[in-house]
Amino acid sequence: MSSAADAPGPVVLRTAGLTKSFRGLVALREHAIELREGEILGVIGPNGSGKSTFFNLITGFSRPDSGAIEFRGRSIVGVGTARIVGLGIARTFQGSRLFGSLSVAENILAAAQLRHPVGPVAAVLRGPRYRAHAREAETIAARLLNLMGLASQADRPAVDLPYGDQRRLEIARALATEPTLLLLDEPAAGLNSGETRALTALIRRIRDLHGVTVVVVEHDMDLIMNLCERIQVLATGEVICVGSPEAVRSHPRVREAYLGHA
Ligand SMILES: Nc1ncnc2c1ncn2[C@@H]1O[C@H](COP(=O)(O)OP(=O)(O)OP(=O)(O)O)[C@@H](O)[C@H]1O
Repeated sequence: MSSAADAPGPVVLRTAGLTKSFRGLVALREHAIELREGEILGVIGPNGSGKSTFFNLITGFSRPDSGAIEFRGRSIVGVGTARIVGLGIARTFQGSRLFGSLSVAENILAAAQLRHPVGPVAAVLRGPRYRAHAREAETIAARLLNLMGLASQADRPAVDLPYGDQRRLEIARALATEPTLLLLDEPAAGLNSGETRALTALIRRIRDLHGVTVVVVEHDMDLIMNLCERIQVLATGEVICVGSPEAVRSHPRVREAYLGHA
């Protein structure tokens, strides 16, 4: 799949004037972005600049004070987290959200089952639709185990995996809901430089194979600069610039935000 820069596809996500405060402190102010299908956008900024707030607003974990969020042309302001997953937005979190005692395969299966939530009656009756959805979830899980290089670990409890594999499992769980927009919150945190390079290649491969649009929040500049076609920089809740890695690297306000001088 070509990058957004080569051939602009349809707009997947659009925010405008998106603002959120916590007890008088503006965590995100007038945020705006337009993301096209298949694009990989990096969001960077010093601690407390509003990156997680941005993810929380898009995924329905918190509600904006004002502004618009549109996913594939429809407003998702006020839509709950489960419904947002169903619409095709998935995220990973800064800290681990794995089910440690479940196996690697079961972790992915549990996420795949979120695509068709099952009520208590259907779970007991196990009718044809239930069985079809269960088979579908197993197919998705098998495919993701291979894609993410976790097939040989499928039966191990997630808690026993090396840290780098756990991070990949988090991404596999997000992908199991078959999103069209994937939000990754610090996927390289705690990885060494070799693991970070491998993860960079893997995220690009996921985009190329599945055509997903990716937003990655990350402090690791190697990953951001090598992976992202565009980067948006936040500082104290405001967008200070958006552009190519080269443009962002040399932008005076970015240098100021990070280094304290232009
Ligand atoms: N639920 C909350 N209640 C109160 N204040 C909050 C809440 N969430 C975020 N904030 C504040 O909003 C600001 C932006 O926080 P946010 O977590 O979005 O930053 P961040 O860029 O993700 O930081 P980091 O890189 O450290 O994860 C910070 O000042 C933070 O303390």
